[in-house]
Amino acid sequence: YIWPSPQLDALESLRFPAEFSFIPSFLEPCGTFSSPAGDGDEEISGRSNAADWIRTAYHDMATHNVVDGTGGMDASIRFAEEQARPENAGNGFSNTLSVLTQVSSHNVSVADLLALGLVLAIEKCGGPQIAFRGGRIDAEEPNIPGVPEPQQDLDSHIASFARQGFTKEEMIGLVACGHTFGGVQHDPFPDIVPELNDPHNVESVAHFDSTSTNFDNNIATKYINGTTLNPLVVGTNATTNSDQRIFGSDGNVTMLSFAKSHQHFASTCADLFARMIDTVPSGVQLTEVITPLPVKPELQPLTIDGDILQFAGSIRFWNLTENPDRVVQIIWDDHVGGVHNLTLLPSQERTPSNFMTWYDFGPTEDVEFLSLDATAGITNMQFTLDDKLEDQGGVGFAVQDALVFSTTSCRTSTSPPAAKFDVAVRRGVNVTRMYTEDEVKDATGHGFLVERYSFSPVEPGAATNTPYTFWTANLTQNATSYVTAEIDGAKISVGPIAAFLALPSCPEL
Ligand code: HEM
Repeated sequence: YIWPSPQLDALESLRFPAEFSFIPSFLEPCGTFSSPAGDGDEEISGRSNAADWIRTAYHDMATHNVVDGTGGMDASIRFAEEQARPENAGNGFSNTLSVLTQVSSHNVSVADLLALGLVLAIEKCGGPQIAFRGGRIDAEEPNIPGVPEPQQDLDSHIASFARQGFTKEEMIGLVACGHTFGGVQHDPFPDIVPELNDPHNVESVAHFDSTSTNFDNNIATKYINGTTLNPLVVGTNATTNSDQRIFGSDGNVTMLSFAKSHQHFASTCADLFARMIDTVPSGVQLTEVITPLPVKPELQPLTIDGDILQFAGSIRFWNLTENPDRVVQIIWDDHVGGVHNLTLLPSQERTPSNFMTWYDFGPTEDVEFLSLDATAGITNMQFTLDDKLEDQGGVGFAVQDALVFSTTSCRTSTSPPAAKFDVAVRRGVNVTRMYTEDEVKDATGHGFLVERYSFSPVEPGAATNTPYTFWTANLTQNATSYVTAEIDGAKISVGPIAAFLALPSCPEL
């Protein structure tokens, strides 16, 4: 995709997280279990976030009906009514949601995060790469029930997966791919698993295989060679041995192929998981597969200070081979035909990691931003790495300077928080309305924007030759907000607004 795109940029950053990012920190190491209830020691619970996240994605998807297009990955599992159903026994769903909804926003749905949770759990824990798209839409109400349960017979499982859009062979695959993680807990399934009285497994989880926090084909090899301890295969209660009935339903052909080749198992799972998370209600349009941008600007909002536009940020490069002599340059165009360039410096703040390297703006280490002439402004950027041009296939990296923050914004009160917030509009740009939009979440973690404060134009006074005119608003609530302006029917948003406390206090009148 072409940068900038608020939604795709947000998805890309979550999909290809830097080291120590929020989501991966819950998978490091893969046996990590973070119980929000704080019940018991994480190390010895017998459970893992990875397993909870994978199961949650499946249970969200499993309500899909291919015939009428209802249900699927739409985060309807976040409703208490769905979690209370017998088909959704256990607290794995609320655990998963309490972590992943922390990074939901108006750009990234909870449903996208449930899909991404599965993708990152599989990839970070020994599994194959999975194609990830965004654009799922959070359901507004629970779906009708439809998740398979272990006591149901084989025919109803085949029918259930057919309703979800999967053949019998694909059902075998999907169950085996999912059940390479985790196991069955005593608490929600006392008839399948007894109390284990194991101080190293205090939640009494009978694991599907001996490597329950890692992706591998043990689920198949142990099943085929008859040494499996999978409680849904060799459980004492035959009625709930659903994996046994499912795995054997094609005469073990599929499971044998998985046991023979880890590679075949991994690539089959990658395909099936991708199809599973792309199973969405009809009408939902998913994005393209998110791939890492080779060059990704991470810009601060442009800020005007008198005649100067402060331009700051970093450029993230993907998969650069190490080369201390490399020269990275930014080239930018302005509104009056000027072309400028500057050498960027390797970031002082971020060490290269996970294929990522950052270069920062700023002519010297103690200058944090580039000073642009406000009249000339900026329209477009390109970058060069030694002799290689990076210009997104010729379109460049567009920068909007129609709407910019202002250094005249200031804090009028710390407690309660209040600020005079100024936004400058480039002369010639016809703004019809300007307001803030707060990033908020409902009680289920679904994120959206709410319009809050209106801006009004500041009387221009005598200065009609200045490149920008000003709009101002009095904000009285600290929140993550964007400034949005309607310009000739289109909308431009800038932000987010820095916390009030970071603004300088207003000069006494
Ligand atoms: C007929 C189909 C299925 C049945 C009857 C079934 C049944 C179960 C049961 C009873 C548990 C124990 C849950 C707990 O104690 O918390 C479980 C766990 C799990 N299932 Fe399934 N499952 C099925 C299909 C799938 C599929 C298709 C996936 C993923 C693609 C999946 C992924 C998981 C995972 C990862 C766990 C471990 C959860 C944890 O340890 O926290 N299951 N399954």
